[in-house]
Amino acid sequence: MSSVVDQLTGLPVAAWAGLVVAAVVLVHLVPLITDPYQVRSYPGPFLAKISDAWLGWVAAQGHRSEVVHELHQKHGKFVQIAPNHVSVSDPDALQVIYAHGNGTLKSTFYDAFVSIQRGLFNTRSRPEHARKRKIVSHIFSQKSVLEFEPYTRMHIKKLMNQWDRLYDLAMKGGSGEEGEGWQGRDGRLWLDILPWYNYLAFDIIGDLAFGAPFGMLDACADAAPVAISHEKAMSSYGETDTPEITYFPAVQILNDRGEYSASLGVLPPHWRPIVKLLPWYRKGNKAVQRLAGIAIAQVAKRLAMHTDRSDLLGKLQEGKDDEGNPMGREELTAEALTQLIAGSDTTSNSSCAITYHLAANPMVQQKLQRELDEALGNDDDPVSTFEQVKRLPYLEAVINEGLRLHSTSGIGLPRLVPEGGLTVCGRFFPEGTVLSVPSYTIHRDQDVWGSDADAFRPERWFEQDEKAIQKTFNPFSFGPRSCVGRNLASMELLIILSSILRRYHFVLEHPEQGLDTKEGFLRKPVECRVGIKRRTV
Ligand code: HEM
Repeated sequence: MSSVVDQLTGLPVAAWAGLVVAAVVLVHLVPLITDPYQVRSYPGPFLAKISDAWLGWVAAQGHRSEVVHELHQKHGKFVQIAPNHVSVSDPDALQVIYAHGNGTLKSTFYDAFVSIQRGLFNTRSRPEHARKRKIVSHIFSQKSVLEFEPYTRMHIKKLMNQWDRLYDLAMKGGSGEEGEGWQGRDGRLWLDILPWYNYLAFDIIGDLAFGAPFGMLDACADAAPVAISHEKAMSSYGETDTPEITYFPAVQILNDRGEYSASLGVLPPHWRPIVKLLPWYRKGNKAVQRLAGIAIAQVAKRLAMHTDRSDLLGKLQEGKDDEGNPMGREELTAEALTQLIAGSDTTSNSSCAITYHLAANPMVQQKLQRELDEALGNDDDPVSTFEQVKRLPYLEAVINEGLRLHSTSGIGLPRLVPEGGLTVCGRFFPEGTVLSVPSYTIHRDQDVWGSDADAFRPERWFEQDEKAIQKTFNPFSFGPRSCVGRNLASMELLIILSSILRRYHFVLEHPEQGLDTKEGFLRKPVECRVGIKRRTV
C-alpha cells in the first residue's frame, strides 16, 4: 500500500492533472453508459445527460424557466435536464408527481434552502412535514387570514400615502431618489414600482410574522435589522435580552439567497461544500446567514414584547402537535423565517408583474377600473376590503391571468420517485429519478390556453374549458406541499390590486420593452418603470 502511495506522490504535476481529468471523465461517463435511472433515451442537451453542472449553470444565469420551456418546445413532453432528472410538461403529470398518496418526496434540491433548522418549506421528511403542516395550516385558514386583513390594509394605505406624496411633489416639478428614483413629467409621476411593492410585502409579512413591520414604507428604503452573531443570539434563547443588530437590505438579501440556493440545489450534495467556496456562491451563502439573522433579530424582539397580538407568530406559538407540544424557540424562529421568505417577494413580484401587464394593456386596465368603480365607487376609503372585492369576476380573471403568464413560481419543483417507481403519462420511472412539471411551460400549453397563450388576455378565463384550466393552472403548486399561505396571498393580491388600480392609472415608461426578469427560485421582474396618474382625489 505504502509503495502505491509513494509512487503516486512521486508523479509529476502533468500526470496528476491527467489522473484528475480521467477521474472526472469516468465519473460522468459511467452513469451515462450504465443509465441507472433509465433516462438516457429522453431528449435533452448532451451536457445535461452527463453532468448536473448544466442545470446549475442554467439556474445561475437567471432564466431557467425560459430555457426549459424552449427545450420542451423543441423536444416535446419529456426532456432530460440532469443525469437523473426528467422535466414533464403535461398537466396530467401534476396529479401524479405532486399528489397525495403517490409517495414522492422533495429532492435534495431543498437542502440548499435550509438555515437555522429545516422549516415547513424545506423539510424532506414526510412525518416531520405532516407534524409541521398540522400546526401551521389552521393559521392560514380563511377565517384566520381575515384577522390579518387590518394589518394588510394599513400598509397598503401607507404605500398609497407615499405615492400620493410623491405625486403631489411630481406635479410641482419635483424629482428624487426615494424608491429607485422618481420624477414628474407630462402630468404623471414616473417611478419604478418594483421596490415599492417589495417594501409593501415585506412590511405586511414583517408585521404578521414578527409583530412589527420592517418600516420600509416609512423609510422608503430596503433595510431590515439583522442579528450580528447568530450563535450569540441563539444561545440567549429563553432569556429576555435581544441580540445585537445591524441593518441590511432584506430584499437584496432575499434575491441573492434565492438565486444561490436555486443554483446550488441542483448540484449533487457532495459537490456543494467545494462549490460554496467560489466567489458568487460565497456571496449567496452570506445572504442565507443574513436572512436567518433577520428572523433571529425580529423573533427575539417580538418575544420580548410579551403581547397577545393576533398575528402569525402569536398563532405559531399557540400551535400544538399531536402530542400537545408547542414549537421550541429555534423551530419557531425557523418557521417565522419560512413565512418571511415564502410570503414576501412571492406577493410583491406577482403584484408587480400584474401591474406591468395592466399598464401594457390599456383596454384591460380600463375594463378592470370600470368594474372597480361600479363596485366601490361611493366608498371614501381608498383601500378596499376583502368583502368588497372577493367576488369581482374581472379582477379575479386579471389576477389569475397575471399569475399564469408571469409564473412567479415557474420552475419545475423537483420530486424524488419513491420505492417501486412511478408511471407518469405512460412512462415508467425507477426509484431515485427526479421528476418535475414546469409551471411556466404548462401555463403556456396552447392545447389548454389557446393559440394566444403568450398574450395577457383575462377574457380567456370566461371562455375556455374551466376543467382543463383548473387542472393546468398551478401558481401555488398541488398536493401536500402546495402553498399553505394561498388564502393570505389571494387576500393580499385582491386588496392590493383593487385599491391601487382604483386610485391610479398606469402607463409604461418604455412600452417597447418587455418585462425583464431574473429567476432564482422565483421569477422576479428586474424593474418596472411606469407613469402614474391619480384617478380619484
Ligand atoms: C402570490 C403569492 C404566492 C405564490 C405564487 C406562492 C407559491 C407557492 C408554491 C408554488 C409553493 C410550493 C413550493 C415547493 O413545493 O417548492 C409554495 C409553498 C409555500 N408557501 Fe406560498 N406562495 C405565495 C404566497 C405565500 C404566502 C403569503 C405565504 C405565507 C406567509 C406562503 C407560504 C408558503 C409556505 C410555508 C410553503 C411551504 C408549504 C409546505 O411545503 O407545506 N406563500 N408557495
